[in-house]
Amino acid sequence: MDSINVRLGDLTGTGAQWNNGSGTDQNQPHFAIAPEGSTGLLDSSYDVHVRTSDQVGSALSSAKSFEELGLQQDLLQGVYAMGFSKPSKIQERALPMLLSNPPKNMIGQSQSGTGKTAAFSLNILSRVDANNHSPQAIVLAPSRELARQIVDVLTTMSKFTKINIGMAVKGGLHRGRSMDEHVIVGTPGSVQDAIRRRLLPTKNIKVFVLDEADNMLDQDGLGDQSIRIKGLLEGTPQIVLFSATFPDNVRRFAPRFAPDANEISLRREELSVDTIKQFYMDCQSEEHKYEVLCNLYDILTVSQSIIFCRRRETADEIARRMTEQGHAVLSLHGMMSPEERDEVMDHFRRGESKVLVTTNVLSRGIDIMQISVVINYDMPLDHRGNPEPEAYLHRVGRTGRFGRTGVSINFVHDRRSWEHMRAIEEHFQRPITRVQTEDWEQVEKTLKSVL
Ligand SMILES: Nc1ncnc2c1ncn2[C@@H]1O[C@H](COP(=O)(O)OP(=O)(O)OP(=O)(O)O)[C@@H](O)[C@H]1O
Repeated sequence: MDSINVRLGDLTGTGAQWNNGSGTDQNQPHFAIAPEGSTGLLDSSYDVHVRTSDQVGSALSSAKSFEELGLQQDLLQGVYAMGFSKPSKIQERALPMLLSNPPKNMIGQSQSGTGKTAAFSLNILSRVDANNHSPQAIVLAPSRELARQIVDVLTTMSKFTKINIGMAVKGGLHRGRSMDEHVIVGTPGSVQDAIRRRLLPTKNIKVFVLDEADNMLDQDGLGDQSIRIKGLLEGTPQIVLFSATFPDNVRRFAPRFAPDANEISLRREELSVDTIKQFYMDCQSEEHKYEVLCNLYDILTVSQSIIFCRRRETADEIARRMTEQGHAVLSLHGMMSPEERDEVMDHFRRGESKVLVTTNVLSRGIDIMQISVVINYDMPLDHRGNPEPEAYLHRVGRTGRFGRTGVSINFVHDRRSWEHMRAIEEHFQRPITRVQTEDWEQVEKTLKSVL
């Protein structure tokens, strides 16, 4: 049984408009939420562990319908137009806390593909005043592709409102025009640049969201920029951190970035999405990996798939060779121009190409329901050459979205790569099963049985 741990800050005096759940006995597991019904979300029930930091008899509330949240009618219309009939687990738990008044910070964790974007988007759109034509919320994402996707979600969700959504990504700040959209989504470098050049006024910012927050706060990554941006904001906005993963070092730091936050967290063993079946294939050498890949694509008839490599050159090389062999393949990585990246992504989203070969740049957040297979051509390693479980989880999470089935296949070709894979398997406590590469009829049978 999976569990979500919910840690509440002070929820007293909230202006919340939903039904309160049962009273809580601090520090103890309390009750299980009934399994999700018709949405097809993960078919498991969740133990909910509740802790309050301040021992102020807080009441845990849970929204079983969007109506209970007291959202404005035009926003509710947007939610239903997206085809959402009821909140997902994370939305059920997070939205009441996010929407409570006075606003509280939040550190929220749930598995990949479970609806975190809609959770923070609904909070933003509920708090924005459409009559005030200035930026009131900023969302940071680690890649331009994810920023564009979040813009799309916010735009669709707000289509019956008068709220406008703007984007701050490389090549997107138009000739020094000051941004007056209500919500700005961007990558850290461009957002920082826009604020410094006084193109993005921050005096009315009420919500500051870091999507993929562990990545955005990582001191080896985008941490410095995120911290600087926070320092450039006037006032004290509600800070919202969301991710599927929060490694220990980031979890320790996160409360300093988002003080006194309500928290929803998962244990490491609960992070894997069980509808994603994980396999590995033994390859004899680096070159043999390519041969195995081609054999695999001769038998795979899946709708779309994504192949992750460590190096950009490998991604280009695989895409080139597979294209020569007649497959509809594209590559995407950080050495390409923004225009090229947008074009490739749009092409892939429209399903005009079936295979996307990429690097970790696309490991997080990208939501394409048709992706049913993820291949780790190279196991994910950090810059010290150690296996990186978080990157693995995010990569694999590009399939199996919102309760769908998916398959991940890891290529290992020597002792080191095998050990890296085993370390990741050990980390998440989920089996990665061998599919042998000698009998392709058997491989086909195995994969067909799970896809
Ligand atoms: N309440 C809902 N009902 C039906 N579908 C939903 C609901 N909420 C979200 N979805 C859909 O679920 C999919 C996954 O959502 P989303 O991209 O927000 O996941 P996520 O938790 O942010 O994943 P990741 O950790 O990979 O970033 C999206 O296609 C979204 O439209």
